[in-house]
Amino acid sequence: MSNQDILDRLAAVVESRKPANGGDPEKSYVARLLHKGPDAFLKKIGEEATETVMAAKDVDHGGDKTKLVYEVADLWFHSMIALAHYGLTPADVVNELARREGLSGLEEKALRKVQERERLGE
Ligand SMILES: N=c1c2ncn([C@@H]3O[C@H](COP(=O)(O)OP(=O)(O)OP(=O)(O)O)[C@@H](O)[C@H]3O)c2ncn1[C@@H]1O[C@H](COP(=O)(O)O)[C@@H](O)[C@H]1O
Repeated sequence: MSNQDILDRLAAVVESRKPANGGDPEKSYVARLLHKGPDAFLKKIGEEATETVMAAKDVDHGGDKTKLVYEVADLWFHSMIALAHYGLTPADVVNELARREGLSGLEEKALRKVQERERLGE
């Protein structure tokens, strides 16, 4: 099995853990979070984002880069639970990144400001 497909495979597992699909909170971490509802997994996303920042700052001070990989994996994983809850898939995110491909963040920001000024009739 290729690692390329892991997001899709994981998304399928997360989907199977939804209460409507018989996910058992006693046996599955994902089912437990989905059963508890948005506050539970959104809180985890906040925690993992903070831990990602802390791990990156540790790398700046000579720390282990592996820790940063672990924290980003936790962040992606918990974000996938949120995506599934809201009826979205990793493909939606990948497609959005593909849509943005080649469009500089600076150009996009400038374009957004022009559009905002037009909207306000300036
Ligand atoms: N990729 C993951 C994965 N990454 C992280 N985690 C869990 O996410 C939690 C991360 O929380 P923390 O690091 O804050 O650790 P903690 O103190 O144990 O967490 P809390 O008690 O605060 O919830 C840990 O319990 C990890 O085991 C994951 N749990 C599951 N998966 C995948 O999801 C699949 C389904 O899992 P189950 O639903 O549990 O069968 C698994 O087969 C894996 O592929």
